[in-house]
Amino acid sequence: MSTPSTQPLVPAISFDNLTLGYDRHPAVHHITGDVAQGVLLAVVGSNGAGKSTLLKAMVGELKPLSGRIDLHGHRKHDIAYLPQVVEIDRSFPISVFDCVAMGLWREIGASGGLDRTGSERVNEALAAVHLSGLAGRPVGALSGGQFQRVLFARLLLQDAKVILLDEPFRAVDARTIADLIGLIERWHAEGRTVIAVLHDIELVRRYFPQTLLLAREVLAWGPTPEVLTPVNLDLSRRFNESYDESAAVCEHDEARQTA
Ligand SMILES: Nc1ncnc2c1ncn2[C@@H]1O[C@H](COP(=O)(O)OP(=O)(O)OP(=O)(O)O)[C@@H](O)[C@H]1O
Repeated sequence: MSTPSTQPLVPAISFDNLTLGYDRHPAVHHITGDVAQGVLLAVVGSNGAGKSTLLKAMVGELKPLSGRIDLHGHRKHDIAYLPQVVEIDRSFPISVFDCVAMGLWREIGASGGLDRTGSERVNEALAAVHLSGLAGRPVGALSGGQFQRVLFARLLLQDAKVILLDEPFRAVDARTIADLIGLIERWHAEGRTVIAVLHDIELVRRYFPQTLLLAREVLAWGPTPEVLTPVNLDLSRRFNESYDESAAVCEHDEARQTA
């Protein structure tokens, strides 16, 4: 196992011997390391490797079984989180415009309406994702790719320091991926910390300088070319195939020590 091989300048998020799981069953073990501020980090691993679990823990949806996460002073609203699109309920009768405007929620609050500047910013965000023509359409009547653009437009307005994206390119076409990658690069250039769960290894190699390879534990973490080696990718596949789903907390570690 390797740890981050570049010296992080300032940590945005740190993991200290972090173990996460559900109903006391571990899903991810003993993660230690720093996510540097401003990094563009891909989280990669097979199905069930614990990628979504790690993101959920970073936004406080899941409490650690042991160890801790240090957000280094980032508050809840400093972290924007885009869950997997399958987890988002689209039956709610809301227009594309209003859905994107929710990105300004923190600024306008529960009582305030949207003033002219706010409306202009929503329109600019819609233009940035090439959806200006669909502002009045209900979100339930969008294609998967169009809806993902809406979610990115909302993120644009959230103005978060840390952006967590869980499989943002699932079931979207190449053109949409290219547009959304453009937004991610813009966030990176603005110094935001972006962490994305991805399955497309070639896309990771091309656009993400840093990678965290997970297989229930950290297999490798550092510069993408050093992490996504054939040996590490093979290890990732094999580790998941041999994993015991019913292991209790730390039985896994005991098994490894006696092996
Ligand atoms: N709500 C839950 N309750 C119980 N177990 C869960 C829950 N969510 C995830 N798990 C388990 O935790 C482990 C890690 O799941 P997770 O969703 O983090 O994996 P992943 O790497 O994101 O996978 P995928 O690529 O398939 O999305 C899996 O064994 C999964 O079955």
